[in-house]
Amino acid sequence: MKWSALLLAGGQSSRMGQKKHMMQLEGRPMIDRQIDRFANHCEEILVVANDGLEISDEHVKVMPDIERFKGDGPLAGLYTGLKNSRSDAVCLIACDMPFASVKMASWLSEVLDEGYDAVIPRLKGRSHPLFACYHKRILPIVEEQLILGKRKMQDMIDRIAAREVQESEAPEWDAEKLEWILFNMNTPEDYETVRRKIEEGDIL
Ligand SMILES: Nc1nc2c(ncn2[C@@H]2O[C@H](COP(=O)(O)OP(=O)(O)OP(=O)(O)O)[C@@H](O)[C@H]2O)c(=O)[nH]1
Repeated sequence: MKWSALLLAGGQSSRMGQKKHMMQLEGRPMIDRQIDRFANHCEEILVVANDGLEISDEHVKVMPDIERFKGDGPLAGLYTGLKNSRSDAVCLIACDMPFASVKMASWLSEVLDEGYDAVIPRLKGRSHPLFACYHKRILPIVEEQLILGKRKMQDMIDRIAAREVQESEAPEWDAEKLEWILFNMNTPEDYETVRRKIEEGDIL
């Protein structure tokens, strides 16, 4: 199934103390690095950010959360992206997941093609809805949840035909690699961990 990459770059970054998507990794802002990783591997790239971010690349669409749900968390970003996507499926990618893998996104989209509303990786008993594929048909449910003030991703996921993929199903990644792929950066310590890992050589 054709899919769009939907990069989430809203939020407060309060634990980091600075905008995560603008922090430098490999000599450029994280958001640019994410765009480079996914460019040419998907239908289009959508970035949902609320800080006036501008990206001068005609293949990248940057937009703020839809006004009505502005700042309502990742679910608002998913809503905005799904509404603006030209594909039937999006792969949601939090901008603070520096090792989010294109290959894994493609694999998730293939599983989605089996007829699910969403495909969400699960590792060591924890779901990772911020690196997961979603079908556009869930839009009315996402909207309803936001209207009800139910901002938790999991509450929305409980209402759709979501398929959780277990680590044992992942075709080419062992648990250690998956941990890196699903690693998200929240604090300055996490940032240092990521920088060290990149210096050692990309894991993927
Ligand atoms: N579009 C959009 N993205 C969001 C919003 N809130 C969080 N995100 C994104 O969702 C991902 C996970 O965010 P969190 O780490 O939970 O929240 P955060 O605001 O970035 O950081 P904290 O303030 O430290 O919790 C990140 O990629 C954020 O950029 C929002 O209201 N709108």
